[in-house]
Amino acid sequence: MHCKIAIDGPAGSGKTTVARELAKRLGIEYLDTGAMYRIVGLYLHNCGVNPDSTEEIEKILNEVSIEYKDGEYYLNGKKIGDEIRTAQAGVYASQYGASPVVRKFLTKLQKEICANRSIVAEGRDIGTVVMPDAQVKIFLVASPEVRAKRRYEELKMKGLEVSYDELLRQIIERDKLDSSREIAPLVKAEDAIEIDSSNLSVEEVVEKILEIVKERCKLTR
Ligand SMILES: Nc1ncnc2c1ncn2[C@@H]1O[C@H](COP(=O)(O)OP(=O)(O)OP(=O)(O)O)[C@@H](O)[C@H]1O
Ligand SMILES: Nc1ccn([C@@H]2O[C@H](COP(=O)(O)O)[C@@H](O)[C@H]2O)c(=O)n1
Repeated sequence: MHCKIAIDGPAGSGKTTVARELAKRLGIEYLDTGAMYRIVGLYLHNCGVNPDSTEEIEKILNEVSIEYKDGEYYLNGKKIGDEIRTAQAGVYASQYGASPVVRKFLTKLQKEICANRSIVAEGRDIGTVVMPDAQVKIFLVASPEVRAKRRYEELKMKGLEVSYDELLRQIIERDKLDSSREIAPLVKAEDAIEIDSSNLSVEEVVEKILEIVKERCKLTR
């Protein structure tokens, strides 16, 4: 039986870090759905598409192909790099991620990637929309201040000029956009287990989830 693990939560709560480590230790696939929204959000923004125009978005997405191969993403055959990892790309992802057309396009692709395999998928609507049948659903949270500080440290390490206050404002803005949108809002799935990582190390979060996985997926690793 395949083991399906869904990790949802707000920006900067540690989903990507934890999901990657879990997938590595369990020897299963990993999917960062946020990267897909960042790719589409940045592309639509660069095409000058109005986030509220279904028609304009549909027209562009009809000509777009997104592939996911060996942990890498390709847009129209071109490999995606760190250009999607900026704070601004996260804002575009949120803006266009509220479009029903964008969500339909990406959810279909995400379901195809997650089908017929054990996988750890992370995002905002994995446990509610993409993999509602996941055996393990984690809702990973942390205080906005802790998340902003983590993001600040991360971007500084990458040599980017960033302001903590601006990052905190963007995180609060993204939280609001993600949890208040009509379609597939960021909400804790009824059967999800909430973990607050504000005062936990990455290792402590991973260990907590591994215990749940071993119980529910009967995996030995
Ligand atoms: N428990 C933790 N303790 C300390 N730092 C952490 C913890 N979890 C994650 N981090 C760090 O916080 C930063 C953000 O983590 P990560 O990118 O995994 O969050 P995320 O939830 O995937 O964010 P987003 O939704 O914006 O992609 C990274 O630099 C990561 O190393
Ligand atoms: N399943 C998802 C994943 C992401 N989003 C939107 O993309 C933004 C960026 O996601 P990160 O995890 O890379 O920060 C996020 O703020 C959401 O607006 C989504 O809607 N659904």
